[in-house]
Amino acid sequence: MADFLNATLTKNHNQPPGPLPLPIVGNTHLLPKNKPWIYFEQLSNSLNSPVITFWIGRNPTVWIHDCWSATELFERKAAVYSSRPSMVVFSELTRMGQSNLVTMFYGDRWRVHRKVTHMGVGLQQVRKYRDFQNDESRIIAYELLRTPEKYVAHLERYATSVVSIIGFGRRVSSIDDPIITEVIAVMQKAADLNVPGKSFPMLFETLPWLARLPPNLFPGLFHGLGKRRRGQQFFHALAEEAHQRDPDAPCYANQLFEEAPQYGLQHEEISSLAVDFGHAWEELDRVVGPHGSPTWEDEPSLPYISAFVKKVFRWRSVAIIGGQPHAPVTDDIWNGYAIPKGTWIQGNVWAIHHNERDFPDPDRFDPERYLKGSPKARPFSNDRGYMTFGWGRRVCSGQGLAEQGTFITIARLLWGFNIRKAVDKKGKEVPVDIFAYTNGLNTRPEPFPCRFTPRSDEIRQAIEREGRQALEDLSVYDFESERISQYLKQSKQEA
Ligand code: HEM
Repeated sequence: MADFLNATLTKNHNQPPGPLPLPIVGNTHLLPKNKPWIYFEQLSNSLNSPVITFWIGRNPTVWIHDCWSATELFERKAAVYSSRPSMVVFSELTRMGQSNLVTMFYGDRWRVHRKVTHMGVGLQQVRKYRDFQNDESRIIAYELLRTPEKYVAHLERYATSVVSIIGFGRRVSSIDDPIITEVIAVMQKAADLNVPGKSFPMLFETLPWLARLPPNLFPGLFHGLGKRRRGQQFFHALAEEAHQRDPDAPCYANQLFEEAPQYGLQHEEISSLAVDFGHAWEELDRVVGPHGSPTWEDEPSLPYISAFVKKVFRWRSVAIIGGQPHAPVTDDIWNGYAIPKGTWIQGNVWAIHHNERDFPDPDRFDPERYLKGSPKARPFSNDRGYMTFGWGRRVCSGQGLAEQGTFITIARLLWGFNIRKAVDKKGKEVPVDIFAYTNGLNTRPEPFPCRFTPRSDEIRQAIEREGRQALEDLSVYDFESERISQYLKQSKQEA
């Protein structure tokens, strides 16, 4: 009780507004079972404050709901707001802590890891990956001709394969490769673990002492956490295998083994969906034509497609609460509010991108808002017009890779296909629920059927020709991995 009074009467009295916390549980009891970002958005609206405080147990957490406050805190005051808070579940229990860039506190160690990461996926570096990224994207279109109903699997294979080529020089060629489901399951588990909630395991965040109890008191609970750790060991083993196979191959694993020691790193550390395609097609047909798919060189002449891609990033962001929380390295005063050192501060990207003032009618998919000079455009606090990849010094290291890949893939699929809702046996269109997204920290749409049909015979031929050529070009990255086989065998035995 003394602790509660101390926290509420001293620390809380000039913090951003929020519901009155109870002893021990704070406000945790108010959290909904799913998608707390929607609840926080409503709370922010009802308190009429874009920045609010919500107590998770005895810890006040701060939630930001508009781009302007996010830019002021995370970008303009980046020297203060670039650390991570202590996180029981995602950092301590997963043992990622200070060995993983994502959860590392701000400081010299983080700087070294960030520098080393940028050797692999920095903005300049990723331009070198465009050839194989383009080829992998061509394979998506090629496969969609044959098995359009498996469109999700084709996109997952693409993403896994691009990262695997960068990291280990080995591509993932089949949608049935179990490594895809493995990687995605581990990521999904990690994403689930990190959603603030009042049930296990997030209850550890409210009552951190529970995490000190013997793990066998919570049967099954730590399974996913252990997997995360095992995932790290697995990636390290893959890197070693790539290095042993060909120490001169131009993959990131080799670059790390060569250059990381000079930074003092050890080997272990190295490890109502009415979308109007008419405008897009008009632009693609005029600029690109039917005989070959779009390239990055076409980008400056495709302003509508660029606006479309921005809209995708804005409309439904993957990292719905901006990934991991930031934390200030010192006590700070902002707009008269006290924000103590180490406070957990999270950008509610869902709410930022749905702020009615900045994006009127926010669930409408309207790329025109991103066209220069459009009367529909509204000011935003950064040039990109979205905050999908986070902020300031902690901004996503893979942003360049993700943005260029998303552009080329969207441009190609829009150019190549008529994408429509599926039809049922009676020929009626199957409705798509634009709010049916998963609950994890990285949200994705719940599976829904849809139709992909090539827009013309000429286009279909171009997709086939480019697909065959891409397969040939990418064959240099095709090889069996002993480490992957071992890993999958072990996973099967444990299942
Ligand atoms: C659409 C794809 C992606 C999205 C939406 C995304 C989003 C994010 C977000 C929101 C953050 C937290 C930023 C912050 O704290 O302010 C982050 C961090 C990070 N991302 Fe991504 N990311 C994506 C893809 C990637 C890829 C492909 C890579 C690597 C190849 C990557 C590597 C990282 C790393 C290393 C961090 C931690 C940076 C740090 O804490 O200093 N991401 N990402």
